[in-house]
Amino acid sequence: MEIGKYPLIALPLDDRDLESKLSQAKSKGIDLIELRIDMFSSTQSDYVKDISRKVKDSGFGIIGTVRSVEEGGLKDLKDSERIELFEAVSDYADIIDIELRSERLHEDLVKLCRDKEKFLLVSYHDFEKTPSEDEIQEIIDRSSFGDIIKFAFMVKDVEDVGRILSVTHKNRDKKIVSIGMGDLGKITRVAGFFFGSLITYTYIGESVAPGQIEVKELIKELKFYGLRS
Ligand SMILES: O=C1C[C@@](O)(C(=O)O)C[C@@H](O)[C@@H]1O
Repeated sequence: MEIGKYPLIALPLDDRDLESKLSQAKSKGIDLIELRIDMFSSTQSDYVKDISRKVKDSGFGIIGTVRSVEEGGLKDLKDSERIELFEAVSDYADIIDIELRSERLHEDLVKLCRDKEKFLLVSYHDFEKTPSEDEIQEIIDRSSFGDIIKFAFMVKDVEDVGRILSVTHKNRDKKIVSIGMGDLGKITRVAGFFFGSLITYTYIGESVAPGQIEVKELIKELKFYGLRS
């Protein structure tokens, strides 16, 4: 999986209607499936491996995510359970997503990604606000132990959009994924690519986060701006 070569589109999925969603994702040109394991009907390791294998065999890159409940995850899992699930998905994933705030898991996941030669994506979400530029830069600096740094902030006004895109551009030497959430943040999910963001997240059917752009509309906009042929 080439990260940073061209704009990547990620589709967060749970385990419902998987065949149909994968078929639609393939026809739409989705690059990455984010397995939101916290949203699965079962968090048994063997089940997660089966789902991961199906997605891998369908030819997608995979982001393995077991989102903490503090940052929007649907299941309140113990650290040991989360680590077991990351280990289960790691044989199939290209990228493992862990929150900057989940500090107790960092050492294990850094080792897991190093041993299995996977990208570690360190993510940070604020569903209330967009921090100041200095605060965003501090989040980026603290996330620098990861291969990819992602932040998703709730956007309240146009100044928030400007800050997100400006900080993204100032850090374009790193592998950055920046997202403005909410209706006012939608523009960042396309424009972010021009400022150095590497991945945008979309949806088919139901969105999983505020301000996501549905895949057909997203592809249309990416094509309009010359980001997709
Ligand atoms: O962190 C992100 C970004 C996201 O929250 C979004 O705003 O599209 C969707 C999540 O599934 C993903 O893990």
